[in-house]
Amino acid sequence: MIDIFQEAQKLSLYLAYNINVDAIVYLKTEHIEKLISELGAENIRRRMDEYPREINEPIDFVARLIHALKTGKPMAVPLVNEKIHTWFDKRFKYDVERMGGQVGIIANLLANLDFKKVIAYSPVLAKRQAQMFVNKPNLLYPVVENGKLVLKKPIEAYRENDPIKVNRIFEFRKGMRFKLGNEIIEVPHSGRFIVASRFESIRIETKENLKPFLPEIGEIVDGAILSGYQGIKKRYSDGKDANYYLRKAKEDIMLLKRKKDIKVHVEFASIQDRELRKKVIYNIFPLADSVGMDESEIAYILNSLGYPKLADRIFNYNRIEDTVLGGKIILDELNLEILQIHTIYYLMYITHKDNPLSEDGLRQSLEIATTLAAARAFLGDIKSPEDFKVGLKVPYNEYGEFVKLRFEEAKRKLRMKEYKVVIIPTRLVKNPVSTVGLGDTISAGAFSSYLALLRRKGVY
Ligand SMILES: Nc1ncnc2c1ncn2[C@@H]1O[C@H](COP(=O)(O)OP(=O)(O)O)[C@@H](O)[C@H]1O
Ligand SMILES: O=P(O)(O)OC[C@H]1O[C@](O)(CO)[C@@H](O)[C@@H]1O
Ligand SMILES: [Mg+2]
Repeated sequence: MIDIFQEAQKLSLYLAYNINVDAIVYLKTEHIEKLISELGAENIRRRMDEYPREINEPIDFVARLIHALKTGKPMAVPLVNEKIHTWFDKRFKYDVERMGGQVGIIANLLANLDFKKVIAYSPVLAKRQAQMFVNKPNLLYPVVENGKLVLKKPIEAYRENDPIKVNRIFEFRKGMRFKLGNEIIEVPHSGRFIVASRFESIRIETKENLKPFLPEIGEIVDGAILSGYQGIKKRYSDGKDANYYLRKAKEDIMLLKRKKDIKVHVEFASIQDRELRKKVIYNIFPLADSVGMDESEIAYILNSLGYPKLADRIFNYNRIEDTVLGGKIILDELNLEILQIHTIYYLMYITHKDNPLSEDGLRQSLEIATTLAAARAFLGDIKSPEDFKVGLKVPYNEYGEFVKLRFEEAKRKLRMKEYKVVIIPTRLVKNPVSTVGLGDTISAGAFSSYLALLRRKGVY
């Protein structure tokens, strides 16, 4: 496995579009009890039933937070009312502020792992944000100077007046107990709840001056990881809308692939609005080679594709058989080369039978992914390739054998002839420093090692 990891390190990757500051709160029972007594258990329960899909007022936040705590699922909900920023800041002291966003997290990870070159792009780059990127020669931000593409360290490329986006992250831990009225809630898994800020001023796009250079960037790199589409809004005050930005996003992928047919991984993230979610799936997935997502996200996607019962089963029970079935549907309907699903207890790849990698190769790629996530969960951050070894010391979760058994059962029940499906149990850290970004870490490790293995086979 180490050899595949070393081959992955030789790769160069392009990343776009989202960076932000993650302001993290380590939730304590007292926080929750205070919120419940302030807003009233009955009111909260009622709002939980309504299942608000954006945060307009404090009770929307509390309702969705408690839903996440009750299910132990990773969730993200957009904050659309800028007036309640102060409500949050009065109630919570942020324990840590760190680099967030798929681009920010993956860029720092791959740069610290000594990948050959990481080109990280976001349409905004403020000074404070630039300072959060690791300062290493292999991590570069693309700018255009005198009509030419120049790759600079983020700290040499920031723009004074660019906005900063701060997301609030609520880290919760397995075993926390509290009362909502008469109901006793015990948190079943550790995870994070994201209050994602959505500002008009930050658009998910490649700025016009850089756009003509995307084919050149595609030529320099070996692959691209794209994410941030979840930040697109339905409508903007200047008349632009989601269709406009999705058309632009499609152009970007085609431009990146123009000179060299690089593989593109899309890291999916929660999109609460059903219409927007559907648009992102139907516009972007067919242009991607690989897509990554967590168990809440696969359920949301299947809902959009018209499989609500299967979606509910996956969300509520996380059964392997259902995830395989759902994964096959997504792979086929959106015509992907490979789909990667990360859940608390297992990681899964689904490809078509003709994928050039063997099942063993695919499994090794997932092993690299979970090892990196375990290292990050244990250390808080991955600072050098040496940290990979820390992940290797983390044992597989207690359901490891059960996962394998259920997978064998699923294989007997489901039609598998046209597919390659592999699954591994996760290496799960009992008391993670934080969990936000572990999925991004898994996807970066999985996709880069997948590319390295294709290269080894001589097919990429
Ligand atoms: N304590 C832990 N130790 C190791 N891996 C973990 C731990 N907690 C979660 N993970 C992994 O991280 C994944 C989280 O992915 P995801 O929800 O996409 O997070 P994010 O979007 O914040 O990166 C889980 O599916 C699981 O595989
Ligand atoms: O949807 P947004 O606002 O770009 O935020 C993405 C969020 O997902 C993460 O990248 C984790 O996957 C966080 O660091 C970040 O807050
Ligand atoms: Mg994720």
